[in-house]
Amino acid sequence: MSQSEPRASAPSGPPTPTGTVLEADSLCVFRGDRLVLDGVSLTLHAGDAMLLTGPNGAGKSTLLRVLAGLRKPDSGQLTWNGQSIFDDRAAHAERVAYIGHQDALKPGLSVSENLHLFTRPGADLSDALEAMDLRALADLPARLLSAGQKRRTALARVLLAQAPLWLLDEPSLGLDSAAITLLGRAMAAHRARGGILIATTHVPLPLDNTCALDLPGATDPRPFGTFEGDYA
Ligand SMILES: Nc1ncnc2c1ncn2[C@@H]1O[C@H](COP(=O)(O)OP(=O)(O)OP(=O)(O)O)[C@@H](O)[C@H]1O
Repeated sequence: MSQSEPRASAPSGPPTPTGTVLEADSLCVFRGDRLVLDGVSLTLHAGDAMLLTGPNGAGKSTLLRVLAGLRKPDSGQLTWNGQSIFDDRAAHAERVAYIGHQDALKPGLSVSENLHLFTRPGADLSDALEAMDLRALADLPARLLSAGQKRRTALARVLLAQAPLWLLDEPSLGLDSAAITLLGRAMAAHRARGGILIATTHVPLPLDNTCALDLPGATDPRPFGTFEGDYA
């Protein structure tokens, strides 16, 4: 992190309409011959945030990939404002900003060039650099970044996607405490605009008023979790 304190706000994007709703109903997913997700349901409205928790192998990343439209469930429904996301995967891809465990940066391109590839109309690359404290690294090739710096770059890419649905697989992986603060600001700003956020995590994240879905995993005799819309 640089010595100067980055600006408090994250880049703004278009507001998400208040009536927006993401719904999953009884999702089941096999990986190999193992039923990894068994009847997962959730309902999230504009401004909501959900934390996906559970032990290694419980299916958190699998669920995120299904929610991103990258993998079809073996059964169950997944809708955005009442319409199946699989009716128009391209439209769903436009509304999703997804980061997995891998930061998926092009090693030979600079931080700015990597971000430029993902900058959608209306997004400001300079604001995203500022929000993730990347200005000093903007011209550095991605191959020279540390793990935390790569993660910050991947998060800046999320900001630039201008997407109403953020799906973040362990977003704080490798981040120092200052960068986690920046992540918290970015997530709060996204929700304040009506964005929906779902994040997997093994550690506490700087998020208020979240709901949680705990996937117990195969060795746990409890049924898989169902979120019915009550906040803790
Ligand atoms: N390509 C694959 N083929 C078969 N099984 C797979 C495949 N990829 C993952 N799995 C299995 O699916 C299950 C769920 O994996 P997933 O990555 O969704 O778990 P997770 O909850 O995100 O775990 P972690 O906390 O370790 O990130 C695991 O048992 C894993 O072994």
